[in-house]
Amino acid sequence: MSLARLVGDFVRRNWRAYGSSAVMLFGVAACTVWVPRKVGEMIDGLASHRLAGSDLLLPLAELLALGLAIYVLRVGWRIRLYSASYKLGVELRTRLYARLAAQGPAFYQRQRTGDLMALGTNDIDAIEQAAGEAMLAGFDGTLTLVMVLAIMFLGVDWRLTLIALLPFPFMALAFWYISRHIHAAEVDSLQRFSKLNDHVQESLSGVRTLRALGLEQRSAAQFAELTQRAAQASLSAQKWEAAYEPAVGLTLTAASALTLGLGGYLVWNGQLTIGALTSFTMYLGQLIWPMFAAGWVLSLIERGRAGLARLQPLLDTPLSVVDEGTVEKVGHGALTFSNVSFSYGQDERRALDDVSLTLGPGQTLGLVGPTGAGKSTLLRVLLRQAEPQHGGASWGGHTLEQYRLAALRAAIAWVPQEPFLFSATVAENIALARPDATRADIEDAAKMAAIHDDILRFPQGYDTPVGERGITLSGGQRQRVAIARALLAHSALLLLDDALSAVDTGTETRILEHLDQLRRTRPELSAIIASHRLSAVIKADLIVVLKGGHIIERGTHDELLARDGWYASQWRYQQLEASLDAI
Ligand SMILES: Nc1ncnc2c1ncn2[C@@H]1O[C@H](COP(=O)(O)OP(=O)(O)OP(=O)(O)O)[C@@H](O)[C@H]1O
Repeated sequence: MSLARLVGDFVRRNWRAYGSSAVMLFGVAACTVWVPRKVGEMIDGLASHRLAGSDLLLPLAELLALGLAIYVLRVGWRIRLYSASYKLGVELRTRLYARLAAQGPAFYQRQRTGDLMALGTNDIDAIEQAAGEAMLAGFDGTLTLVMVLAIMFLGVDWRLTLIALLPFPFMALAFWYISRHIHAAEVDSLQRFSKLNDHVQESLSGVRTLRALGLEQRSAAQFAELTQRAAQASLSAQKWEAAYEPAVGLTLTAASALTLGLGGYLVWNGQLTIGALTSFTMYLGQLIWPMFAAGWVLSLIERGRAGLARLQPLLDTPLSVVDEGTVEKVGHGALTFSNVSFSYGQDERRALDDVSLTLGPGQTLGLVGPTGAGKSTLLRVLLRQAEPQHGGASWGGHTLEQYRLAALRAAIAWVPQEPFLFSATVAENIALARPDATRADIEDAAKMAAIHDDILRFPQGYDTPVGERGITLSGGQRQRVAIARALLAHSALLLLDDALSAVDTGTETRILEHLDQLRRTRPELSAIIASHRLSAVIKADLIVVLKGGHIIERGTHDELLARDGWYASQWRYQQLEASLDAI
């Protein structure tokens, strides 16, 4: 969509605000062009001694009233228009956020976070300004230009007007030349600021790694270089704008010189009064604003166009997962993967290759296998973060696609290996999926996840802020807070994706025992535990060994030990490692 269509559509939907602004602006322009006329009349009155003493009071009061009216109308229409145009920014940001929230991992693999942040701020600001300030200045400037020229031509002297307009074609030429460069400079400037944003975002996220590797100075030098380039790009756009402004001054000086030349001659000949010449030069001065506005509007529009050109592809990127299901609740029943194959990119090898398995309601599945085997990918298929190219999955009598996405995801409590804690208290983080949970519910979940005692030792207990602006939790503590969060969610299926990798074996055993107890009180609760540590899955009803995206072994712990394959040798290795650790 072009900027003109986007803004046009917005103006149509907000026609009241734009319409009333236009009416007020018309009033401003009418009052503005009246002022020089009044001044001219007063000067002629004074020169001819018609106006003297108290006779001056009325025209002076009229002049002041005009000035006051211009002021009030100007403030009014600006506020009205700004309060409409900011809505476009809100609309675009909401659309962008909804789009981003609906995208899957494949999309985020291609997009850089800093760039997305720049799009949501700088680029949308630029579009909003094109619909606000640019409209404001453009409309105001055009109306003033038309009215001033009309009154100069028809109301003062047409010969003077034609002479005064002589330098303007050169001005138009300069405007056309400069406009060609501003667009490129604005695109460049937005892109460079986006790169700068990206660098800041990534450096701050990885600040500890940079510090540990002693790379702070290198990162600071990169930052300085990117800032320099961004500033240069922005300077380049400003240089083109700056080249325009003196051209306005030059044009008006030339126009004034020509006007005074011819005007002086006409006054001397008695064909023009001195008051009319004064008001004409005042009108000429009133053309400064429309001409400056033209340059300003141009740069705002070019910036808006550049912002939209960057934003549009993002809004148009098809969703990797389509939410068209209608079933509102996941029913009780088996979970089945049938011949599921998935690869992340078209040319990439399959992360899952013809995977089929069934998990009965209330059962636990153990997913094991070497690193990169496809365990997390299988869980992503279940969460519908990844859509298989072949085969599919069903649960509780429906395919996954038949469920509304939110309903499916609400039925699953997922704990990733590196869970995210929001900038909130521990209690709020645990109660994320159930904000109405009582403190007792939260503590029960924390006890089951074996994190309760740790939390009591935090400075403010459950009210201790964590996340980016709070205390730093260890990897194992973060994982256990996330497990507590998942348990409190009361979902039908618990997905632990290597979620115990950072806790010691003793704590892991305690958590697994608590889960066993929980399943005795909630027999319908199913679980999938993906783990490198086989001790986490020995009690599972079914253990599946994935390797290179294929299922290479399946069975219970005892059955797999009896087969003497990958699982059995891995088990022996891990047992040996555990006994060496114990020595
Ligand atoms: N977003 C992604 N884009 C491209 N390839 C990916 C992506 N995520 C995973 N892969 C690749 O898919 C394959 C399976 O990865 P997956 O994360 O499912 O393995 P895993 O068994 O969970 O590994 P780990 O035990 O190390 O967590 C790997 O080769 C991995 O490099």
